Amino acid sequence: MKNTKIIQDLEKLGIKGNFEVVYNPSYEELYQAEVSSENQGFEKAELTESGAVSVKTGIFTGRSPKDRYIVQDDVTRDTIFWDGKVNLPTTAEIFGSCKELVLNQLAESKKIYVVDTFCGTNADTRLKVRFIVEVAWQAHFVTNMFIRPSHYELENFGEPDFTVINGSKTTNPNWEAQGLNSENFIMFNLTEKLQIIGGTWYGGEMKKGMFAMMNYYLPLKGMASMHCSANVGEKGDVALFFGLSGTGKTTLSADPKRYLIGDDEHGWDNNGVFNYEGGCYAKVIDLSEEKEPDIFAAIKRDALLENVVVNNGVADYTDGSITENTRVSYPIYHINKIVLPSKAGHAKKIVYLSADAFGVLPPVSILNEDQAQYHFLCGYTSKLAGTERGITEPQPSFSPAFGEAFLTLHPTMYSKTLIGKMQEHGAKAYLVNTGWNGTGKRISLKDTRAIIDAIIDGSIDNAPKTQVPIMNLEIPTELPNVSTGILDPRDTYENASEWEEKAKDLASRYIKNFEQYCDTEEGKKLVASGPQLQEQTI
Ligand SMILES: Nc1ncnc2c1ncn2[C@@H]1O[C@H](COP(=O)(O)OP(=O)(O)O)[C@@H](O)[C@H]1O
Ligand SMILES: C=C(OP(=O)(O)O)C(=O)O
Ligand SMILES: [Mn+2]
Repeated sequence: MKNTKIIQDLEKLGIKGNFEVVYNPSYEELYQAEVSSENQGFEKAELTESGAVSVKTGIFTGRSPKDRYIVQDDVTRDTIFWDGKVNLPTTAEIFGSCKELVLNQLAESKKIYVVDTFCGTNADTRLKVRFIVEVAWQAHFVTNMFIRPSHYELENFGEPDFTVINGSKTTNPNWEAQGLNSENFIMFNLTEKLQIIGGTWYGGEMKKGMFAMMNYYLPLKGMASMHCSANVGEKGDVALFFGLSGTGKTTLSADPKRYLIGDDEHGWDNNGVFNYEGGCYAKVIDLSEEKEPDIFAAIKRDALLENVVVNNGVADYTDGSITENTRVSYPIYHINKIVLPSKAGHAKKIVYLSADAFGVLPPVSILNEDQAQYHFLCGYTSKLAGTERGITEPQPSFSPAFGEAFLTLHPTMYSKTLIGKMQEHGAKAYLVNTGWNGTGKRISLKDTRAIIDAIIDGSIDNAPKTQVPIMNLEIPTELPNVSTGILDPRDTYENASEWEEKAKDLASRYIKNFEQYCDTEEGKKLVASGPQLQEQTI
């Protein structure tokens, strides 16, 4: 696209100034800009030994849910799920005043990066997203994470469906009078098809911001929109891995035996499962070549490390002194085994990943249809340190659809669309605990990988099974290559009564949490498939 057209577009948005416009820079241009000696403060990037560039994201090293707002107007009033927690309402006026701040910030820049991308693999459902940023590494981040249009597609890009204007260097001085949470803001206006950002430099707001928009548009068209990773085997068998941050979506979907579709955000339409993104965003805390060879190898030229401690050009993945949420983003083709375009057929295996900090959930449970719905609506897990501001140790939480923070519609919209697809295609669901057990340690990655293998090759379905009381879950008692004595969580405690006590506590949390879905007959019916405090008589 011609720069004159881009400048006109910026003017239409209200961004006018003496800046140079850089349109869809190449990786080489991004690199030169990132390491330029003119950079100040958090703009600065550093080359590391692997070839990847490393940056610090500033005060924010994770998302900031309390500063995230959606304009409540005629478009959103009756569609957005105004739960008072995830989707905080704001007015068009307040949005307008924050937008003004962002526009003024960018007008002062020397350089503005405009990056046109796609969110969504399929032409009929993707959003054409335009990012307008002034920090080179932010342009790099979105280039890594979103789908990079071909030259032809860029020539014919046309009008964006959504625009993200990132004014991370500015903050809002009027926040108190406006009744906002702080001087920082992440705001969406669906009428203007605009996201604006101030105060936080963290790239996750742009990535998960557009995910939240896909979570709005796709279910309204009857498609499943999912916070999950996805991969596909030689035979075309697709598996999905749902889970909150840190539960293992990225790690477990990078499986040398299978082809990666994507590590975090997917849709499921009449043709199958498709990725929203063009890259991966992996945690690198304690990363080792031995345990996670694919991710380790993906950290090379064009990858972007965040908040990792670097000593003399060498990244130290063991150092969490900046944050536990150290990250790397890279284009998806840094993983060797991928499918491109990032899509495949219908999913047959659905895995719910839960990192249980209580040590109660079995490492794997086989769910029936009702349980598949029940546990999807519950989304029980622990929030792990780092990805969200203020979370410093594992905190039990119920996150519907394993992605509450990104749901723009009522949770049942996501369960209905997903369960509908699962029934249509005979997909089976499993609940996998990637967290703790009675030993006080996290279940090993090696055991979890062997469990996933057994789910995918079907051996779990033929394994001997038993029923875990209270949690009301069916488990296998033996699986190939899985350590003995871990499959029944009661066996990992010195005294099974310790487990029982914790299980009762967790069960009562499940029961209490589920009350919100009991105002419909459909919801009430599911209660019997969840944890039980009384012995079941049937
Ligand atoms: N049993 C396990 N299963 C999965 N991940 C584990 C396990 N034990 C430890 N981990 C670690 O937990 C983290 C999972 O993070 P990640 O895969 O990035 O999660 P997500 O993509 O769901 O946010 C990784 O750092 C991984 O090494
Ligand atoms: C980037 C994020 O995703 P995840 O931790 O699930 O990879 C996030 O939640 O901000
Ligand atoms: Mn991930």
